[in-house]
Amino acid sequence: LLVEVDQIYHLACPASPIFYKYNPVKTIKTNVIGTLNMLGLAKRVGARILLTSTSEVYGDPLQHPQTEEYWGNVNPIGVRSCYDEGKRVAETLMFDYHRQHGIEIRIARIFNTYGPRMNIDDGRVVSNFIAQAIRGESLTVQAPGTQTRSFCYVSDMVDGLIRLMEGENTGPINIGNPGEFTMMELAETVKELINPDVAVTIVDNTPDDPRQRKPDITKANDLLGWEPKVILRDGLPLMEEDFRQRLAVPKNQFQ
Ligand SMILES: O=C(O)[C@H]1O[C@H](OP(=O)(O)OP(=O)(O)OC[C@H]2O[C@@H](n3ccc(=O)[nH]c3=O)[C@H](O)[C@@H]2O)[C@H](O)[C@@H](O)[C@@H]1O
Repeated sequence: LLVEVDQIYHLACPASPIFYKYNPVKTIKTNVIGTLNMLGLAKRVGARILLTSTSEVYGDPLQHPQTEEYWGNVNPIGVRSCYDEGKRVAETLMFDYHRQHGIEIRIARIFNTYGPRMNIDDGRVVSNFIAQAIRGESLTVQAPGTQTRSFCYVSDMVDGLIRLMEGENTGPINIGNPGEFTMMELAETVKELINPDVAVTIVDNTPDDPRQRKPDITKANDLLGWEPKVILRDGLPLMEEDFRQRLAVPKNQFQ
């Protein structure tokens, strides 16, 4: 890649479970070969490189909330492993290049992010529920519905990533919103805010779905002066507005 750059944001990788499971070999190639290529570029041009890692490195966590010191509980041979283990080896490569070649690295562990301009058919939970509510379809809560996630609005995430890149800490640093919700609570909130008439249906889940997830963001707070500003109830309507435009369903059509 014939570019001369000072900073590399390495974000490449399918991030929706349905997409990374659709082509696990390409997913792990992106995480291993793609990361090696980007580290090679960083080495050649002397650039600082930031990897967007993931809360999935903690697997189905036995520590709650998750701090960066926790090593995780990850299945190495499951259907999610191309992503979870892929991101774990990407982190290893980053630190090996740092220690062996002195590359300047930054690692963010991103917790579930949402916002306008997401692919409508992305398959992740927030975009699914919003699209379903707008279309007047049932919200598909995967069993048991008590599993939790912590959702970060995209502008907060971008701010955190830029602060990490510009700062002096290698990380890994959790970037996420500690507000924690069960999937049933998320469905009820989307229903209340977007379309009170839709039903909530329990459907089958997929293997190895993490049962709980919430970032400890003490490090991001202390080292980057960062904390999220947009709570879920404020972020969901912003995403709704964008989805309504793209789906061409104005507010009130079903209500
Ligand atoms: O952002 C993260 O930290 C990571 O989380 C995601 O994985 P996951 O949290 O499982 O993402 P979703 O597919 O949005 O699922 C979240 C929860 O919602 C549930 N879900 C999903 C879709 C749906 O229609 N209904 C539903 O109840 C799932 O069972 C799961 O418990 C992806 O692995 C990555 O995008 C990312 O690195």
